[in-house]
Amino acid sequence: MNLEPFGTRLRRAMDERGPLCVGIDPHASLLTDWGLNDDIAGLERFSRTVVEALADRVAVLKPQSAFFERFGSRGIAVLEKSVGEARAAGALVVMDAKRGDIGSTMAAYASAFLEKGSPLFSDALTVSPYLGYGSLKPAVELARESGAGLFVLALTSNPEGGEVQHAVRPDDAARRNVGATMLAHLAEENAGEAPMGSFGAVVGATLGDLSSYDLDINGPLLAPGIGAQGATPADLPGVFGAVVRRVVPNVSRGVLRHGPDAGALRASADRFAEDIRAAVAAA
Ligand SMILES: O=C(O)c1cc(=O)[nH]c(=O)n1[C@@H]1O[C@H](COP(=O)(O)O)[C@@H](O)[C@H]1O
Repeated sequence: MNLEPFGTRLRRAMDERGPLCVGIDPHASLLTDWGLNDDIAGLERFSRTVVEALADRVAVLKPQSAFFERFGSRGIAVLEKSVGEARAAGALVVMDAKRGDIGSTMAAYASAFLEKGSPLFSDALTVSPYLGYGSLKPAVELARESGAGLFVLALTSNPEGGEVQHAVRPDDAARRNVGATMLAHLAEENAGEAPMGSFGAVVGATLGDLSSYDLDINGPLLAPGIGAQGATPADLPGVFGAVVRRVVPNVSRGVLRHGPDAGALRASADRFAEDIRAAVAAA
């Protein structure tokens, strides 16, 4: 059966469950804090605990591939299982692998994560456009075909991002910076889609006033940075203004630090979800 477009599925999940995305980021330090070994059994237990605690209540789970890749093929097997279990329990899965390469290689990354039937098939994938937005074309095309989505790094949450993303090309007549150019590409990709398109931008919740950018891409905005990186749900309206209802705020360590108790993980996610709901409602 063909999947509905990711933008449609995500909008529904956000409306039904609230927009919170919780990251599955099994940092070595978190494994230790949870009383687990920094090994494959610890990774498996950590990931299963998060999925079992949260996949039936949050709109999105976002496994961070790096923490699984660290363990080689057995780590990837745990990732594969977690993606399947999270999706089966009703969460959308955004694979945070931040892939980006020349177009012909990008096609292989797209096939790994966005081709229906692939072992790591995910509802969406984070991608880096810094080999040029056009290099992502094979991923855009396959995502459309599969009912999947992309989140393209536009304005990232880390302080170093500006060096690339704020650069202005001398030959760009509009004098837009690189981040704004990525947003413009995404707006084109999503044009005419309802209730919203499947091609999202990553825009950090840590970035303060972004009113000089046109964030209205008719697609979702994945907003990491809440919790451990210092942003709060109350910051969202100030950062995102009129498009705050299309924001998918991500919290990883801010929730995960409450484990391993499933009830405590759920309570933390519920608190973030409620604070986000209140902030968005008041906007
Ligand atoms: O694409 C991402 O998810 C991402 C983009 C970005 O600009 N900043 C950012 O922190 N992330 C990811 O979001 C998660 C944030 O984790 P916490 O800081 O623990 O909430 C990590 O998995 C990061 O890799």
